Amino acid sequence: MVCRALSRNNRGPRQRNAENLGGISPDTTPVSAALTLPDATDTQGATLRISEIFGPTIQGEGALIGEPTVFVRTGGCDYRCTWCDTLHAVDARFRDTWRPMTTAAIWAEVERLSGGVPLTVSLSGGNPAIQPFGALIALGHRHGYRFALETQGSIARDWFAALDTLVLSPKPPSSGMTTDWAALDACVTAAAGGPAIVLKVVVFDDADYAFARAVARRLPALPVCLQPGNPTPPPAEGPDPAVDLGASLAQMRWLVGRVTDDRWFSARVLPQLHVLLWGNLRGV
Ligand SMILES: C[S@@+](CC[C@H](N)C(=O)[O-])C[C@H]1O[C@@H](n2cnc3c(N)ncnc32)[C@H](O)[C@@H]1O
Ligand SMILES: Nc1nc2[nH]cc(C(=O)O)c2c(=O)[nH]1
Ligand code: SF4
Ligand SMILES: [Mg+2]
Repeated sequence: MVCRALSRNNRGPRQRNAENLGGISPDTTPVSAALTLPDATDTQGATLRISEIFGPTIQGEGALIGEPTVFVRTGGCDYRCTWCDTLHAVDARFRDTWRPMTTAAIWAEVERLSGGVPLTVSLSGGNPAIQPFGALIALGHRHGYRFALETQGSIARDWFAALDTLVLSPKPPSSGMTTDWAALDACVTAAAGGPAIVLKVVVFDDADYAFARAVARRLPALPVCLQPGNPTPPPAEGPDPAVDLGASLAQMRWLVGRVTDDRWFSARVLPQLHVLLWGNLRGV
């Protein structure tokens, strides 16, 4: 399902698309400087802005669906998707719930939750690419843990190359966001020769579907997962498990029809399994 498609010697310039970090200073090495810095050692003393750490649960989305996983969710995002299901880690109104944590403290919590048994750690957010994760990845690897990162592909980091899986989830028109294709390419380049790179595109409508096809044409070596949009994401204010599952499943049936009608047989259509199991509940 996942592929290690691109070679390390394909490196090029990195770009940032982080003009709006939602009032959050990136407190990390800028990408241009990171080109020359071994992040895993340079960020040992850094703190990361963490919204929540939870698990073990199963990965509910994309290429690693079903895999036991601990989630580390960062606070802050340079995007504001209209349908974001994780606003408590995006909206600056919830900043006071985000804690600065050292790499050592995050690692201690991951070890505690997993009982010291190695598993996949999913770095999500918000946009986890804002935070300096190189040291955590290096530390976890020494203990046999694997790391996946979920990002919209707007900010590239040199530590992407140390990941095991990079999930790039560029945002379709319904999100209200505009994809910076150079930044997305920079993410692929940053990860080249390292992790498996997979695409995960949320689809709500025909325009989103056309966008997903365009992304796949642009990055033909990468496996594509299509994810039906959840039309009833939780409100920003609190964890609300109420979800219109009927609407989500109808969305998925429509998407399966679209893919099969088109004979897009290399794409995989997957639900948000955790939403099917627990609705919009947080921390699962
Ligand atoms: C909350 S985001 C965090 C990581 C990163 N900011 C990103 O968007 O890739 C994790 C995943 O949830 C997806 N997602 C967010 N809201 C959704 C919704 N209402 N329906 C389906 N997927 C959604 C995103 O597209 C992304 O693939
Ligand atoms: N079980 C589960 N799977 C997920 N896959 C992506 C998630 C996310 O919010 O990034 C997520 C999440 O929050 N829970
Ligand atoms: S990029 Fe991800 S976390 Fe940020 S607003 Fe969009 S879905 Fe939410
Ligand atoms: Mg989620």
